[in-house]
Amino acid sequence: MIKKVLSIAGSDSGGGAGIQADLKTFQEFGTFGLTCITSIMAFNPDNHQYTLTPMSEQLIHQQLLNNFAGGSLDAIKTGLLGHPAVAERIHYFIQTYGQKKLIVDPVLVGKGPSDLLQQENIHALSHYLLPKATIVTPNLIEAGILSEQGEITSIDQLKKSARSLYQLGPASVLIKGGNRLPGEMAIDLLYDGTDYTFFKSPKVNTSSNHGAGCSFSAALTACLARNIPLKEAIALAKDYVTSGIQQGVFLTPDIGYLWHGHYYQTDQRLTSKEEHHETN
Ligand SMILES: Nc1ncnc2c1ncn2[C@@H]1O[C@H](COP(=O)(O)OP(=O)(O)O)[C@@H](O)[C@H]1O
Ligand SMILES: Cc1ncc(COP(=O)(O)O)c(C=O)c1O
Repeated sequence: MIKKVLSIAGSDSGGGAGIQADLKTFQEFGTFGLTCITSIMAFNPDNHQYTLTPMSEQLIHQQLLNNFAGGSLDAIKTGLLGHPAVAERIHYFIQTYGQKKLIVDPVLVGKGPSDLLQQENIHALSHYLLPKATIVTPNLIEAGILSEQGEITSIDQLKKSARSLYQLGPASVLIKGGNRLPGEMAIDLLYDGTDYTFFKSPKVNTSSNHGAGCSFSAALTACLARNIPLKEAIALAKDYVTSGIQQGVFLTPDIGYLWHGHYYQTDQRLTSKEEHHETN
C-alpha cells in the first residue's frame, strides 16, 4: 500500500522550498503527498525581500479536516506555520486522530543571513509541537533560538543545544549544522536522549541549497512513513539533499534551489522514452 504523508507548511512560489519541495520529495520517495497550506511566501527578486501572507485559521482547519478524512496519516511534517494558532490546531488534530509519526521542521529562518521568519511562532512550536514530535529538525540558527543558547559554532555547543531541545519533549533531535557550522563537512547531529550520532558529507560550495531543509525533512518523513529505521532514514535523506544541492537549479544567477528529481531522472524507463520522443 502506498503510504500517505502530509505536509503542513507554507507555499514557496519559487518552487524549490516549502510545500512545493515537500510534494516533489514525497513523490520522489514513492509516497502520496497531501498538503495543508498555512501561508504563501513570495520572493521579490528585485529587493530580495519576502512577502508572507498567512491563510485564515478557518481555511487551515478545513484543509486539515480534508487531510484527516481517512484517519491518521502514515507520517506528517510541519514547516512554516503561518501564525502561532496553527501549532495549537495541529496539536488538536494529532490528539483527535491519534496521529503517531510527526516530523517538526521548526522553520524560523530562511537562507539569507537576515531572513528571520515568524519569530512569533517560537513559543507555540515549543509548547504544542515539540512534545508530540517523533523528531525535530532545526537548522543551526533555529536550534540556537529554540534552545535559547544563541550562536552555535562548535560540536560541544551543538551537543548542548541538542540536549536542551530534547528536554522540550521530542523523541529525537536532529540539528542540521549544514553550511553554517564552520569546517569542511556539512555535519548533522542526531540525539535520542542517550546517544549522539553524526551524519557527515562534504560541503558543496554553491548557493543552490535553498530548500535543502524542507526537502531533508520531507525525505525523512517519507522514509519514516515507509517504516525505514530512523538512522537509515536520516542517511537516505542526507544523501538525497547532498546530491540535489550538487545538481542545483538556478532561477537567477544568485537564487538557486536543490534539484529534487535526481533519483527519478536516472530511471531508464523515463529517459529511454524521452529520447524516443525527441527523435520523432
Ligand atoms: N552547502 C552544503 N553542502 C552539503 N550539504 C549541505 C549544504 N547546505 C546544507 N546542507 C545539508 O542540507 C540539509 C539541510 O540543512 P540546512 O540547509 O542547514 O537546513 P535549512 O534549510 O533548514 O537551513 C542538511 O543535511 C545539511 O547538512
Ligand atoms: C514557504 C517556505 N518554507 C520554508 C522555507 C525555508 O526553506 P529552506 O529549506 O531553505 O530552509 C522557505 C524559504 O524560502 C519558504 O519559502
